[in-house]
Amino acid sequence: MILPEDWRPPEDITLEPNALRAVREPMANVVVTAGPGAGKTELLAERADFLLTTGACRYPRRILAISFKVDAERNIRERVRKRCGEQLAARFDSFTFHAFAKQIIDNYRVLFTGNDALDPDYTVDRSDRVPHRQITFDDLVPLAIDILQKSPFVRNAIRQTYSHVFLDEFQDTTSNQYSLLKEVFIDSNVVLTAVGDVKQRIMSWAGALDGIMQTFSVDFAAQPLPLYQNYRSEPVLRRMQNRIVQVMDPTAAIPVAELVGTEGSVTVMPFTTSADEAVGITDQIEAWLNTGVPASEIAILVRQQPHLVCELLIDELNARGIASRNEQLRQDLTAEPAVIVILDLIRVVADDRRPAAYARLMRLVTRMSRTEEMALRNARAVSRFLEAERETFREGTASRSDSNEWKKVIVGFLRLVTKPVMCALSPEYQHGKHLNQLIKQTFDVFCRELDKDGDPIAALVRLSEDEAVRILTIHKSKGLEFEKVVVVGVESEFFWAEIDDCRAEFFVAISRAKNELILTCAQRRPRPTNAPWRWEEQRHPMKEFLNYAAE
Ligand SMILES: Nc1ncnc2c1ncn2[C@@H]1O[C@H](COP(=O)(O)OP(=O)(O)OP(=O)(O)O)[C@@H](O)[C@H]1O
Repeated sequence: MILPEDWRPPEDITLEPNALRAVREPMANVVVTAGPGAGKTELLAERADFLLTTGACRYPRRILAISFKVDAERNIRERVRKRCGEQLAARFDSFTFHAFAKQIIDNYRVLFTGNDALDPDYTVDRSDRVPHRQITFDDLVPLAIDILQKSPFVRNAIRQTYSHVFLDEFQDTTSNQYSLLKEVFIDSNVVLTAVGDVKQRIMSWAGALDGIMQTFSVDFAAQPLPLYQNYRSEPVLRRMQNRIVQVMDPTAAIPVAELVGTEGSVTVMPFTTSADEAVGITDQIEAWLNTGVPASEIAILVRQQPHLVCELLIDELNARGIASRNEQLRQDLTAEPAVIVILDLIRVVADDRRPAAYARLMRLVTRMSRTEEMALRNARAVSRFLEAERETFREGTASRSDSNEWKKVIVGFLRLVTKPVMCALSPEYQHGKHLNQLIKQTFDVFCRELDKDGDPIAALVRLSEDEAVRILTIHKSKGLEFEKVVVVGVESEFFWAEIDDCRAEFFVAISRAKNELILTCAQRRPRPTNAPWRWEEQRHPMKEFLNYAAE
């Protein structure tokens, strides 16, 4: 335990005065507002470290962090673990809003009776509801609110568990989510820290509340603390961001004199057709890769339907042997521990030079063993299984391009490691069929990739976050950052919604770049195969957005 006055951030992190106040704040709720790259997520990780290492979050109470996406939730959990070690980080619970609501439902489901009763192994589906057996994702938050309203005991139990609550990307909180927060934490001793950026509010179509930061500040008597730095982007990029901020929120713009420097670059690339664009972008990506930029530091962002918009680009990248990963295996899915296990399994069987994946599998099979002897026995059994499966592929008894053979490998492995071991990977696997659904989804996306060229290793590379250029929607890119960002199709046919919303989305896209940003547009985009919706072939550049690039 260290004294609060002795706590320091790590050497590579300098906290500006308001950030330091937010990190050390003992009693008051605060709402931190800041632009992209200001270190809002980092601040939460530092605050977790401060609260846990100084004992301001007193044992056995815990910290609850609520984020919007699984990716963001994983990001902050990892930062905290790195910062204060496994033992203290065990008292840091990081959830998405949906997962938090589901936890409440799982724990207090018995409060629903009669027609409302939910089976212990109920499932959650995108759209279909089945009485007692299945609810939808949209039901999760309202049902949790229902439980809280039925029983003050539940509210008290949560307040007893958590002394501090963090709210990341708070600008996109919807009215239901805010009601849930109020239901649990208003007028309590729990200390809340919210961080967000109103200029990055991109969920208004999904009901994100206008003016939520101010509403929170009033309802929870939260002290507003603005931050001014940007630790992510080079000066040329920051000047472009600042030009948009001058339009979106002039009071938040930084005096131009403070944004000096020539580092970084922004380039507009206009093309005649999307085919030319595919070649132009691939040339650029190839050049980046040749100078040692890791593929995982390159992102291609589009407003919608990446698999259609980037159809030609993906073909061109494939033709030049550059792995790209689009959203077939959704970001949310790759963050799932069960999915990581399945992909590791395929990796180890398909390719014998995978020590890290092999070590992860061994840790999995030994960690539930009660004695050392058992752990050794389990490890040996799995090791024998993996070797035998490799052998069947090596000898050609089984074909590496046959998805049925891979199904047998997965089934055999799961039988060996047993269900309780897999269920222990995440609290969300304890109830319902979620785990089975995830395994099936993983198998399906792997098979889709395998079908492309019959090579399991190439399929894994395309699915891996580390080894492939990422193609994602602007929405999915929220909270992430990359050295190089290409925003494809800055055209009015893609940015067709209300201009303020489009501008906020464009702002999120360009502010993901640390060092280099490329904006493309094409005059003609022939209709991609299987485009299910209206598709304009003739295109028009989004002049306002492209003009922000000009110094
Ligand atoms: N105080 C700091 N000193 C140095 N580097 C920092 C600091 N805070 C954050 N960083 C680094 O700057 C980058 C951006 O930080 P972070 O992701 O926390 O910003 P953010 O405000 O959450 O961004 P956004 O809202 O755009 O997603 C990260 O690479 C992070 O490690």
